[in-house]
Amino acid sequence: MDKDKTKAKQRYLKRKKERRKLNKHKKPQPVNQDVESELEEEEVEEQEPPSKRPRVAVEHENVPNSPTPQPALPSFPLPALPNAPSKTTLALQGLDKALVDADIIPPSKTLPINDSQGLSEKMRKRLLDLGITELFAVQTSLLPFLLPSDPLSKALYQPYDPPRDVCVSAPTGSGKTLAYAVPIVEILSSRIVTRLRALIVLPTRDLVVQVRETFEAISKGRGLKIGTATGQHSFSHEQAQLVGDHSSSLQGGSSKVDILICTPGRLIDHIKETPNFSLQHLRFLVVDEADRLLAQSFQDWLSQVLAATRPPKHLLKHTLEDLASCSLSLSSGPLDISNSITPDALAPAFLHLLPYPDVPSFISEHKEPSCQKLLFSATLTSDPGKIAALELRDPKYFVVQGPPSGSSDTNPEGEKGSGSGALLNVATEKFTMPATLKEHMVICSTYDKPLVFFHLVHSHHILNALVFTKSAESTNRLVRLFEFFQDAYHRASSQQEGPKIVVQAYSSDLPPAERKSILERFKAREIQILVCSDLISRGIDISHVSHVVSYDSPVDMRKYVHRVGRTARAGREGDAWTLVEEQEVRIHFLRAPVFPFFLLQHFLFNTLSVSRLDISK
Ligand SMILES: Nc1ncnc2c1ncn2[C@@H]1O[C@H](COP(=O)(O)OP(=O)(O)OP(=O)(O)O)[C@@H](O)[C@H]1O
Repeated sequence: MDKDKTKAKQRYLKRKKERRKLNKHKKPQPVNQDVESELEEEEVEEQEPPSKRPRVAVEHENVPNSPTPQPALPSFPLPALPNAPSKTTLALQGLDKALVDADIIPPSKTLPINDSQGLSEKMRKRLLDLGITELFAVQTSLLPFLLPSDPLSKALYQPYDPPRDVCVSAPTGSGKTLAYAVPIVEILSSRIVTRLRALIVLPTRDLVVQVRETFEAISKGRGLKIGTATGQHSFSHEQAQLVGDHSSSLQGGSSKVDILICTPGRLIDHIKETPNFSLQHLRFLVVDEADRLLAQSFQDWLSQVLAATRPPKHLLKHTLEDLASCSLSLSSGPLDISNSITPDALAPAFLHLLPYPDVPSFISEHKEPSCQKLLFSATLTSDPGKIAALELRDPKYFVVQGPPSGSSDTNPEGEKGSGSGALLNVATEKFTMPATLKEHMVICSTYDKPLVFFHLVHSHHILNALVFTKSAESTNRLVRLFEFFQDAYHRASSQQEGPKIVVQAYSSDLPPAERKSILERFKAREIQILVCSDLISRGIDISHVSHVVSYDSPVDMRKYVHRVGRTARAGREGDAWTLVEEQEVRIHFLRAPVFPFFLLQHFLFNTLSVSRLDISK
């Protein structure tokens, strides 16, 4: 045994020597740690004589013929990674908490006017007179929130418990205007003195006119005064319409209107330059088409408006010494009252501006402005950065979301449309289309496009239509081409083809008065096809529009949603046609994700009608 041991040792030493020799001639190489440890292990194995092996192994070796097999050692479960979070969870990460807690409202939810809580008898009657017999989905949720039964929540000033702000995302034509107009009229009707208490900001003049009509219709007989500021009239004319007293310096402001509907540009002009124009009494600040207005940085309008609703930061604190000096001056002569103000002219949050001392108190009496911000859009942004700019106060979200047409109420991950699936749609900016809208896409060559359009108008009886082009210039060109084809068509056809279709261009190139008259003629159905730029792609509500044609495909999905939303409003049927040039499809498929890739995706995912038209054959 000893002999064997010595031999093994000798063999081992010999091999070690040889290896050392070899290593000397080898270039030093970066040693892979695994290889190194392998060698070490080998060496250890060789160095260790059999007698020094672990006892357990020896014991096993000693019982090779054991009749009972050794029980396997208990094994621990292998470490495993937790399941990857779902797409929904990932998409919802980083979203505003308020958005995650949104109220999801199915579009089919309606409520008869007579069953709706919180509406006054006067309002109920007025709505019924206007032919409104039931509340639409967005209204069923928003009215109870803005008009709770608690009378304190309807107060014009709530300095100690200010109301929560509201964000609403609901499809086009779903009745968002009434959803804010009704509560505003209901709450402001309790006012005694006229002050500017509701401000509605809209992106275009046409929308200002439309929203004013809605307010006038529902506030009839309530004594509320409604004004507009859009720059359509001279600045001094607007000033005279809005403010009663221009000469005195009134810290509480002066207003001839209770509700002001305006565009942001003119609003900023009045904030800066109209004496006694004040936003301190605002109870409501509505930003309609919010995503569009938030994208508009005109004169940094939003921060200026928000600043005007708050008391100035550099507080003019009056002390008891001031009061003492005041009484001293009173004893020594007449008090200067040129700057004195009527106390009730100041909103509670601004009362510290009065030249009276702050009386020390044990109770914290911090007063907040009572302005409640209401944001609306069919394509509301979920970008927390943009929303942060609004400085919302504990916002409450309402999202009107339904399942995509022709599918069950599930998203691609199998989640229900009324819940996280609906939120996923908001987070990924997949917008809900009106359920009554039929969408079609036609792919054609660039050269054929005018003829394809002419063909569509005749083959699908496209009348009472809005046709969108990419620019004011293209509107004029398309109208001329259409008239040219129509003349040729009528000359060529042997029989009488009926009256010609009246086509008219409508764009920002036209003076406001002409635009107004064109819209009125279209509303009166004297014009059958209105070819327009994106100027009226948002918000415009013309009930008889049965077709929308995107002659030039829109530049993004938001534009598409608003364009097609000019039809299929308030539960009516409507058709939307989009012409896409072959080259656009080809280029954009290759260079995804560029628009109209998203549009194609939208059509393909929702299995909407896509056809290719080659009228040259
Ligand atoms: N409860 C209702 N019953 C009947 N019609 C209604 C009701 N609410 C609103 N409408 C009508 O529906 C149409 C669309 O409303 P509105 O213009 O407010 O839509 P919207 O949601 O603001 O659309 P957009 O996003 O395109 O601006 C209007 O003609 C309006 O009078």
